[in-house]
Amino acid sequence: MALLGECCSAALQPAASSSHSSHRAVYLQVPKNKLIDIDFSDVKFTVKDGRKGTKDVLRGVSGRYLSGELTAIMGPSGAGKSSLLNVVTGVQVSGVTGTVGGVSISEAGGASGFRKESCYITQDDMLNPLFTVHEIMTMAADFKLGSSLSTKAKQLVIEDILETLGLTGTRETRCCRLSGGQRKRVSIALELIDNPPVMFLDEPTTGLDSSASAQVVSTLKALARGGRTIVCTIHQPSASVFELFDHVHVIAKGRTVYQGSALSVVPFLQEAELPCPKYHNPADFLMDVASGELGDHGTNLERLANAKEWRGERSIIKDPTQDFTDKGTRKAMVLIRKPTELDRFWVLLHRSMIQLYRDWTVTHLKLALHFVVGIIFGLYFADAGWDGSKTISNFGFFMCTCVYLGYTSMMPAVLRFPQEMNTLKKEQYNNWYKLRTYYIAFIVANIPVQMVFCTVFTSMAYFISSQVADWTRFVMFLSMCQLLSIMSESIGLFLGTTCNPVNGTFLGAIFIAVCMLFAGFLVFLAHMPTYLSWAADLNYMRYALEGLSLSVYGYGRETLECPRTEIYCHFRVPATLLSEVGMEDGRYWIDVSALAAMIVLLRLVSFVTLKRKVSCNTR
Ligand SMILES: Nc1ncnc2c1ncn2[C@@H]1O[C@H](COP(=O)(O)OP(=O)(O)OP(=O)(O)O)[C@@H](O)[C@H]1O
Repeated sequence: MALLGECCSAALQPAASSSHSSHRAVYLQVPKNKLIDIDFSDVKFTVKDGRKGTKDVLRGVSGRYLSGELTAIMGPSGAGKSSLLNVVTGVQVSGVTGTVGGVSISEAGGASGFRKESCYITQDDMLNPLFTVHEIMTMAADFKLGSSLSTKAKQLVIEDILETLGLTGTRETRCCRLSGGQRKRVSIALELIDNPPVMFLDEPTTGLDSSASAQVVSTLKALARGGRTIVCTIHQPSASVFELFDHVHVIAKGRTVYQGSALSVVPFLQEAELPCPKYHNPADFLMDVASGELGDHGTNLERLANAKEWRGERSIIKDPTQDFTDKGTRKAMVLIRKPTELDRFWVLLHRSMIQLYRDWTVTHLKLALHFVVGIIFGLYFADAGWDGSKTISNFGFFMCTCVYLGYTSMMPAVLRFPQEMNTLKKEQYNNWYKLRTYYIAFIVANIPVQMVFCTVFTSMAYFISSQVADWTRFVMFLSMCQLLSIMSESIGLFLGTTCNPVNGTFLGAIFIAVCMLFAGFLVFLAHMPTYLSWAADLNYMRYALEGLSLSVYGYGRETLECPRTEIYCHFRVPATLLSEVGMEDGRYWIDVSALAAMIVLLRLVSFVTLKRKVSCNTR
């Protein structure tokens, strides 16, 4: 159970006001027992560089970030800012030594005490473009607050956060239409829902103009005044933005060259005998010094930064109960019972369904294409279903169906997880849900859609090519197509979780070509060399082709019609085909079982590889 905070009427209460915003200044407060200071010392981070060499990215950095303060990690490009943030958040563990929160990083495996109480907002705003601001906020509230608050209370929390961050006007705007500054603020708003006491942000002002940057930073400062420990990396801020920071930690070449208040920078530089020129932005001058443009002062600055305390007075955190007591308002505490994974499953399922419905390239276009291609297949193999003289062509129809469904199911699946990887990593770090919940919801949402696509194509192709009009045989044929399609998708998902998208699509294409070779069409099973028969036994397309052939020609199918013009109709008796291609001993249920077993196995393996990929940066 987590404590959301003091609340009044809805769940929030007024606090500090922001000079940069005209909207009603209401900020979430962090309860006093949840205030967290972050201490770390002698943090070193070494990476492999080249074949045998190593590179020291962080060389014994120490620091203290206090609750109620907005801290900036600054430094020239490549200084190690993001690396420091990743180490402190616990995202980067391998190659790291030192202590965070008094605990050795290598012993604790990066799991510092505040890990579960913190959120990490990465540089790319991973907002789903298909949802409105209000929709993603509602989903985040469902993920984080579950049923511990009523829907109405959750809506009030959302409205208050949106108002606090100046986003009320964008409530119904889809995320793809938000401006850069609005996107940053929505990313912050999403994480504010469960009122985390620690917030890390990687370059929240990148890509913003000076006024949008000032707006974002002043919002962060106001949130910090609610008791949060807010730490962000930042590139060359303007003088007015720089002054908003309570604490500044400057890194150069992996070492601390300044740590203290923004206002102490000028005296610090004075003491280092590097006086900041009049009318010069101290932040710019500090960066010039740190990047070595004015000579190598790194060691001197490091010594001076550690020799004296440059930190300003600790910011006073307002007592959240005070305003209410003053106004005689009744105070209430909201205890947040974390939602169960089942609750989160329903939210994820709902999100996936809406996503599938709204992304017309995924659903509408595919549906139309399957419909049209199904008709083309049907017309191309017209009469092949009943005409005994076209039985081999009909066997070709089965093979083409396998290849078509194989490609169209596998290729989009290769890209599926890589496309969502960054969002997935962010939501995993911020404890929105467990990966297995996401994976199950993905499967449950996706398989029916895959089945609908397959049904549309198969129905068109089956009936237009005049296949046998027997419902049992049609259902057998359709089921085999469904299994083939789901199996192909499983292979695509596996490739997407093991290689990059370019290699994945390349390997997928080659894989289907090889499967086609051993499916029993180009070389019939009866003609295949025995030492290569194992390749056919492992080949899912072989089972699919056999299953399709058996559903149409097996199980005592009656003799086919042949046109009078045909003097000799070799495949008039359907069993002849099955016997010549080596499928006379085939059993439909064995093919179904083989495909089903392969699907289950691959889905399990894909989960393991997905898990590895999601956590690959964190160990
Ligand atoms: N996992 C890693 N493997 C190899 N090199 C790394 C790794 N992580 C960081 N580095 C190197 O460490 C240095 C510091 O990287 P970092 O991203 O922390 O810098 P930064 O200060 O955030 O830079 P920027 O402002 O340009 O984003 C860079 O030279 C980078 O190439």
